[in-house]
Order: sequence, then C-alpha cells, then structure tokens
Amino acid sequence: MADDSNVQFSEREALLFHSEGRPGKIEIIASKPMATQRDLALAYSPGVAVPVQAIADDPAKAYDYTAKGNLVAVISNGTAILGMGNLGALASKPVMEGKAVLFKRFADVDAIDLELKTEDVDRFIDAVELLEPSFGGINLEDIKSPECFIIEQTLRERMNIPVFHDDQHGTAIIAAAGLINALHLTGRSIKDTNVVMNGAGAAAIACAELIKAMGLPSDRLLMCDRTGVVYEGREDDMNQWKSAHAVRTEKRSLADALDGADVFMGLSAAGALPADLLKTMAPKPIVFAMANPDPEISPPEAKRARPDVIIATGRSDYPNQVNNVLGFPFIFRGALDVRATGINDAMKIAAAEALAALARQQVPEEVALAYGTQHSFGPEYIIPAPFDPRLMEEIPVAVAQAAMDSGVATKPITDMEAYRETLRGRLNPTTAVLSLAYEGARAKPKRVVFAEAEEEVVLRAAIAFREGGYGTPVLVGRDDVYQRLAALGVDDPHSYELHNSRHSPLVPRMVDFLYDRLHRRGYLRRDCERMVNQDRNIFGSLLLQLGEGDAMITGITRTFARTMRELKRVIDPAPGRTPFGIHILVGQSHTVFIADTTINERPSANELADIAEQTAQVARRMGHEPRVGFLSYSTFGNPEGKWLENLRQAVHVLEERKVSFEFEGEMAPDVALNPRQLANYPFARLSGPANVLIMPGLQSANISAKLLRELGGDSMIGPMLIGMEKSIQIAPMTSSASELVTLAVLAAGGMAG
Ligand SMILES: NC(=O)C1=CN([C@@H]2O[C@H](COP(=O)(O)OP(=O)(O)OC[C@H]3O[C@@H](n4cnc5c(N)ncnc54)[C@H](OP(=O)(O)O)[C@@H]3O)[C@@H](O)[C@H]2O)C=CC1
Ligand SMILES: CC(=O)C(=O)O
Ligand SMILES: [Mg+2]
Repeated sequence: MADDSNVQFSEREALLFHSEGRPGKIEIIASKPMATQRDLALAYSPGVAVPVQAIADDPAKAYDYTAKGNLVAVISNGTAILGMGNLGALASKPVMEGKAVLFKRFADVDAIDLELKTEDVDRFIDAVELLEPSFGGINLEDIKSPECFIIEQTLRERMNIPVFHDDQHGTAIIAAAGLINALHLTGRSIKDTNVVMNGAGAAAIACAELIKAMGLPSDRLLMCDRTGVVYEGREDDMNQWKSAHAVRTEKRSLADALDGADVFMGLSAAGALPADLLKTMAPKPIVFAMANPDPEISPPEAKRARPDVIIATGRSDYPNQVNNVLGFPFIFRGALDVRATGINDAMKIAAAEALAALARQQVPEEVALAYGTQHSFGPEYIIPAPFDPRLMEEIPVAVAQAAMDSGVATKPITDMEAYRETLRGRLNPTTAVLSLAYEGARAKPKRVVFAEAEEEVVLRAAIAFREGGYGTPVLVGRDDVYQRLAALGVDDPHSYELHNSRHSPLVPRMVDFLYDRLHRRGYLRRDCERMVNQDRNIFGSLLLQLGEGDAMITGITRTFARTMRELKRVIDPAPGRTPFGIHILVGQSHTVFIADTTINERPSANELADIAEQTAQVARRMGHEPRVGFLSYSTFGNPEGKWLENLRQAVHVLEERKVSFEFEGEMAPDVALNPRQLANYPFARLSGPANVLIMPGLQSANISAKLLRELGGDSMIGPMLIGMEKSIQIAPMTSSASELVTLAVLAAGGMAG
C-alpha cells in the first residue's frame, strides 16, 4: 500500500483479514435467548402471532416489537466503488460489509449490506422501495452519478424512512466541517474564498451544494471533471447536475482553475492533482484530497510542493481524515432515535457545525495520549478523529435536535440530557480505548521482543505487528526463522531483527548480568551460561534488561507458571508492587476486570488491597470509573465462614488508604453484578454493578477466568501481567495471532504498567 503512509499492510494481510475465521466481516447474533422450548414458542409460532397482530393493528408498533427501529440497509449496485469505478454489485460487498460494521462499531446501529445486481435505475428504485417495512433507514452507497441523484431523489419522495446517499451528503457534511475549520485557521471568510472542486460526481455535486448553502458565492466555485472546467455553454459530457454548477469563465483546464485558487477539493481519482499545479495556488492553500483508497495527492508530496499547505485526505493513516465514517453512523443514530422521516438540510448543517465545533474543543486526554502527535486544533487537526468518543454524543444530539426543530421527528426526545446518557451507555469505552491504544502504538512505535519466534503463530503476530505500524518486532529464534518468514510471504525477511543465542554478541554481557543476580541464589556461572543459551524466556528478558527492547511477549510454548518462574530469574517486580494478573471481559456495552487470576494463591489483606488499587487504575486507563467488589461465596457475613477475614481486612485497608474509587465486600458475584440483588443491601457503597472483581484466591480466580474464556460469549483480553519492573506479557498458550498483537500493543503502550 502507499509507501509514505504511516500504516503499512500487504495485500496478503488485507485478504487474510477478510478470510480468517468466519469469512467476511459480519454475522447475526440473536438478541433473545433461544435455549428452551418455551423460548421457541415465544420467538416463533405460536407466540410470534401476538406481535404480528399488534403490528397489523398499529404499524408503529413495528418499532416496539421488531429490530426495525435500529436497522439500516447499506445498499449498492457497485457502479462507483470508492474511486475504483464500476466493478459490479458483488465486488462492492466488502465495502458494504465494512460500512455495516462501522455503523455497529461507532454508533451501535445494526446494519446489513444488500448488493443489487442491476444498473437499471427503475429496477433499483423498485427493489429498494419494497424494503421499507424491514428497515429504519436506507444508506445508499457507491452508486455512480448521475443515476444516484435520480435514485435518491425518487426514493426520498416515495419512502417514509430516511434515505441517505452517503457518498453525497455524508461526504459533503464532513468536508464542510473540515472546510469551516481550515478557513478559520487561514483567516479566510467563506464569502471571499475561491474553491476548485475536482470531480463532478455524486460526492462533488453534493459538496458543492452544501458549501454554497453555507455561504460560498456560486461564482467562486469552479467545478472540473475529466473534460476540464464545467463552464457555461459547455456541451461535452454535461448533465443537468453539472449544469447547475457551470460558471461564466474563460478557464478551461484544471491548471487554469487552480492558478491562484484558495481551496482544492478532490472527489475524483488517485493522483489527479499534480504537485506542479499545487504550486500555483494562493498562499496557505487548502487541499482536501478525498479520493479513496488513494488520494488526488499524498500529504508528503503536497507538503514537499507547498510547505504552507493544510491537507486532508479520506484515509485513516494520515492526519485530517475527511471521510464519511465521521458522519453516517452518528447521523443515522440521531435520525433513528427521533424516528425522523428523512434527513434534511437542517440536520446536515447541524451535523457539520457540531463536527467543526468538536475539533476546536480541547481534545480528551485518552485521545491525545493515544495519537501522541498534535491533537489540538491546528493545521494537522482540523477534524475530529473517528475514534473520538465524543462524536457519539455530540453528533446524534445535534442531528436529533435539528430533526425536531425542522419538524421531521415523529418521536421527539423530551429529555436531551437523558438521551446523552443513553448514547454514552451504547458504546463500551474499552473498545474505544483499545482502538486508541492501537493508534497510540502507531504514534509512538516501540521495540517489542517476541521471545518465541520459532512458533508460526508468534511469527504471524510479529509480521502483523510490524505491518500494522505498531512497532518493531525483535525476534528471538534460530536462523531458520528467516526462511519461516519467507514462507509466510515476507519479501524481505532479513529486514527483521533476529537474535540467536548461538552467536549473539550480547551473550557474554547477558551471562555477567545473570550471574550477578543469581550467584548467591545457588547458581554457578555455567548454569547461567546454559540458561542464556537454551532458554528463550531468559534470553528474551535479558534483551529487555540490556535495553534491546521496550516490552516483551511470550507464553505460547510454556505454561504460565513455568514462564513466570523463568522470567523472575531476570526481572523483578516493580519496587513496592505485588505482581498479579487481570483478565478483562469485553462485551458490546460493558467491561469487567477480574484479578488476581494468575499469581498469588492466597493473597493477604494488604495484597488484596494492592491488587484492587492497581486494577482500579487499569480500569480507569481503559475509560471506566472503577467500582470494586471483593468477591466471596458469602455476602456481608452470610453464610459465616472461616476464610472471610482477609477480605474484610482488605476493605478496611482501602478505607484507611482513602482511595478515590468505590469498593465493597465481601459479596457474592450475583450481588456484585446484579442491581436487583444489590438492592437487598441498601448500606452497600456501590452506586452500580461492580466492574472490578477482586477474587479471594487463585483457585476461584483462575477457574472463573478460564471458564469465562472457554464458555462465555464475550471476548476476553489477557491475562495482563501487572507490576513487573519491565513490561512483559505472558499470553495464554492457545492465543491467536491477533490476541498476541493486542497484548503486544498493550505491553508497548504501558497500558499494563
Ligand atoms: N473521503 C470520502 O469520504 C469520500 C470519498 N469519495 C471519493 O470521491 C471519488 C468520487 O466518488 P463518487 O462521487 O461517488 O463517484 P462518481 O462516479 O459519482 O463521480 C466521479 C467523478 O470524478 C470525476 N473524475 C474521475 N477522474 C477524474 C480526474 N482524473 N480528473 C477530474 N475528475 C475526475 C468524474 O468525472 P466525469 O464526470 O468526467 O466522469 C466524475 O465526475 C472517489 O474517489 C471516492 O472514493 C466519495 C465519497 C466519500
Ligand atoms: C468513503 C467512501 O464512501 C468512498 O470513498 O466512496
Ligand atoms: Mg462510498
């Protein structure tokens, strides 16, 4: 992929990403239990007849008894897939599946892709119109112009749910938001700005219309297509939508148009803006090169030609991503939540203004930390990043309010504050924090030792780690690791850093270091030499001690306990810390941290308190306000037992330490997690279900974590090893490559510190 971007991946990796596990990117999950005969009777015949009759009597009830109200269809015929052209309905499926998962990921909207095999406008319209009962909204995508204009207009007239061609309006909203801010930064007023719009298709026409609606005079926008400037009187390759933007001018080519222009907006094709032409633009030019997957000009090339440029692209791997992903999930969220009958101009402008305003506000700490680079309002940050958790609050609220004010909301929201609260609850902050941890790793790439590089799964993780741009893998293994890399499709295996203890020049220093630590613990120099030469965990952790890496990942070839024993010969706990393990259970809207699941068999009261404090810190770093429950079989002395004293003491220790989070115990897990059970103990000091579960001992902790991993539906991260003087993670022996990458990213980012 583009060599100068900051995220590298191979075509092989892109294909593997899509084919691994279940092919594609979506699956359907039942939202009701389907376990018993009774469940079946309720979900299907005969129970289902009851909601059928209710909806037949009152169609609005479909929103109460079916998924319609949160369901959007992403529909394409593949005639303008990204900037790749007309490759047909089937080939568009990966893009449409991609949009469906973005709807879910960013705004908890359920979406399904539908690819229609027709280029006939009427057949397309008929097919979509018939779908109205199924969906709460229709997102049209990657349909070429001018057909897309007729399709969208007709469907909007005929359907009573929002129909939104995202390439037109989504793009226009984001581009307008970015433009508001870029003009602000360069001290321009929209009324005096000269804009060249390159492209005269779906996205470009909608963009031109929106920025004119926001105050750009018509004669200050010159539109260009493959034929050149769209001027009054032009006859070649025109249509009514282009004609609406034709101006009286002598300029004929893109070069003529750009000479002295303030803004270039590209919604055309890769490479359409030559650097030479950029040089002729006005001082502090603004370039939005939005063609996907490759922009009209790359940011490094643009900056070489014009160091004073403000540049945005459609891609996530450069600063200033002007991409409709910043809009469609949140715009539909707001529209669905007020059951809007359509998405009108007032809602679009509200979304653009809310986005622009968000970029000018202080960036939240977790976003700033993760991106590392400049993330305060400025030339490299004119538009919020897609992972910014504030988008989910601000944009739907603005859109819903505009829908209500403009009279298209059929179910107005009466309490906006309560609505904000439900929006916050729809997403799991951990997901955002994990995404940000990945971004953070990219921003500040570290060197991570992969101690078991002879294992294929570890090598695949190391390749993905490097190709993802998260850091530099430092491999430990024999020389044939190079052949194995080549067999996995790596073109330049020798560009990987490989350390082989057989001939590493570091070995003498390692032996000295180890002997220095262990000679009074019963080890001879020869024992140390043998360990350095033969044990990859010892060798790998010595690399960390000698400064050859920032973090290490291991665990695939040995059990946790054995690996931990080896590591402790080389690495100590951090001063004053109790090392322990956390398993993190991540669901769509909740996260639970369970500790200590790996090390301390019978923690003392003080150790339990330490574990609670440090786990609470990790929870905070992952975006959760901790509520700690000390778990037992017993709740506040019922039943009595002889193992409860430790837990009670731990609660006292935290009281004495005056910690800044809620904690309570001892309590059974159902009391900790279920508010109805908790309500039986009105004196309990938890304001909601516990999200940090401190286990009384290793038996119950480790068993619970492994049961949840094997039997539970949610995904499990960890165990994360906490409290060592160096950042080391011991992965479960059954880890997949992507689980290893996640642990490596967390280790590199200090998330597990
Ligand atoms: N960043 C984002 O969020 C988005 C980006 N896009 C990108 O915008 C581009 C256009 O998409 P869309 O509007 O849906 O597609 P359309 O097929 O509707 O329009 C394409 C337009 O681009 C013009 N064009 C193509 N090549 C050139 C060129 N070399 N110079 C000048 N004009 C050219 C075409 O000209 P002609 O009329 O002469 O054929 C046509 O007007 C794509 O690259 C797409 O990826 C689209 C939506 C969102
Ligand atoms: C982003 C998008 O929708 C496109 O490039 O078509
Ligand atoms: Mg598109």
